[in-house]
Amino acid sequence: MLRSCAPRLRTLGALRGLTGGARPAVGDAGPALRLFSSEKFIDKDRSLPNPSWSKEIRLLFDQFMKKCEDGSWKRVPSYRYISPQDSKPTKEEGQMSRARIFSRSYDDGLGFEFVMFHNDVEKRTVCFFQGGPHLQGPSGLLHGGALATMIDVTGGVTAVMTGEFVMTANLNINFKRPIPLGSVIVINSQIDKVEGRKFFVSCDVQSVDEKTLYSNATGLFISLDPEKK
Ligand SMILES: CCCCCCCCCC(=O)SCCNC(=O)CCNC(=O)[C@H](O)C(C)(C)COP(=O)(O)OP(=O)(O)OC[C@H]1O[C@@H](n2cnc3c(N)ncnc32)[C@H](O)[C@@H]1OP(=O)(O)O
Repeated sequence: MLRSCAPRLRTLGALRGLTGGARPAVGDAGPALRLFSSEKFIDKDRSLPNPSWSKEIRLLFDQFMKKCEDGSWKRVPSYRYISPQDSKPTKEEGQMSRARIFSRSYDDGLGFEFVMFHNDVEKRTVCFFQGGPHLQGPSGLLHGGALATMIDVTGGVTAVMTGEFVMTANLNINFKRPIPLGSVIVINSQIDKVEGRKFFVSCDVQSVDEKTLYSNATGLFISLDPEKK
């Protein structure tokens, strides 16, 4: 039951690319590993707990994994690298051969630690995010660009999970309260409206206890015109 989302994910080059090549079953909490066809290296699903995760984010992860059991929620896998078959047809050389997905580019605990869960019926995504020390902006606080990245990715996933390959056309973010570096925050994203190829998404960013609204945002994601793809 938890695997019901996997076929759709496999059809989405976009999701594979932006998550780095989703192959495993969604909702499977096992240590999913991915061996690239070139067999040069193994990529692992980075939305699973690692030793840098605080108790707080682990607890949230466990709570939502339970919600996945009846199929209403699905964990969204996430990778560091785009798999070779989803990469550009040109041969990548030099620096570009080491390209990483930005939101998964840091080593464990230093940058973006997050896991997302998606609810298909409600067309919404919840992201639990713990920003590491390399995401500092003002002293002791999370950089606004790091938060913008997470809002972009969470909103993008919400749109992509409808089955379309989207790109971000517009993001509008209100930064309302500073976020302590290393704290766990909750990003809720939902689709407000779909007009043709346009997906209008809204997000709010809160503390785990929901007492602090750190930020809210709206985004426009556009699925690629088949003629222009
Ligand atoms: C993990 C799984 C994946 C999810 C994570 C994703 C997170 C990361 C996402 C990214 O980082 S994507 C990279 C950053 N974004 C870009 O680089 C996008 C650059 N822009 C483009 O490539 C094109 O502008 C775009 C594909 C977004 C739209 O080009 P199109 O040629 O398909 O759009 P077109 O000009 O035909 O306009 C289609 C409609 O959208 C409207 N539109 C386009 N851009 C707009 C805009 N910026 N603001 C408001 N409306 C806009 C446009 O007016 C029109 O409205 P109508 O249909 O009502 O006439």
